[in-house]
Amino acid sequence: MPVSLHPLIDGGLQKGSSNFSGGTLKCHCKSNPVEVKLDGNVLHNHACGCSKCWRPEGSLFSVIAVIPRDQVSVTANGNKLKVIDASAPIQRNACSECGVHLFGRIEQDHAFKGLDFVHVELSEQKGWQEPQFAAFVSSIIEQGLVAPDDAPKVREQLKGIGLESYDALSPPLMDAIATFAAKKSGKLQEKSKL
Ligand SMILES: N[C@@H](CCC(=O)N[C@@H](CSCO)C(=O)NCC(=O)O)C(=O)O
Ligand SMILES: [Zn+2]
Ligand SMILES: [Zn+2]
Repeated sequence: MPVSLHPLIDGGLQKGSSNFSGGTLKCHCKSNPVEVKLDGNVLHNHACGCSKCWRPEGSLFSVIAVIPRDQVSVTANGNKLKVIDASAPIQRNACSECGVHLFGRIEQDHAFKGLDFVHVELSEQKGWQEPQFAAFVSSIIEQGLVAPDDAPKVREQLKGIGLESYDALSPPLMDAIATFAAKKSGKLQEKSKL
């Protein structure tokens, strides 16, 4: 019996729309929900199996994307937001009542500084970019969510939906991280050796 990967992808991917202009994320509180407005569509949306990204109850994966931080604004009940782990590269701002993560921000020197991490399922609007790949799939074993022998079935399920599985981020994003590191250390060659 297939497990729930995430409600947004279990029934197949719903393609985003190219002229979508954004929407509002709301936490799960019945009263006084935290609201965050996104002034544009997201980028690099993906399923993430890591231990730190927020996922709905019963899901093996989170669905998480990035958006420039200047397109993110807290529009209601921001007083309920709390940073979960200030020492993590991604500072996840969560609702202190319901636990939902509204946005993750990078303040340290990092390849993705300037981008906020968000979960589009928290919005009622339709048109957000659909997930492009699955990241940190093996982390679901590390967290005891899936037995090692069942991981190949999860990867098959992801493939059936059209998502490639990785145990890090996707190659273009890992290349961006590596490029940033190589520039910082001065090791980046002017010209490729290939
Ligand atoms: N095995 C670890 C890996 C976690 C990890 O490196 N996660 C990435 C991606 S999260 C969104 O895609 C990351 O950048 N984490 C930094 C952070 O969380 O602050 C695990 O599962 O915990
Ligand atoms: Zn809440
Ligand atoms: Zn993650």
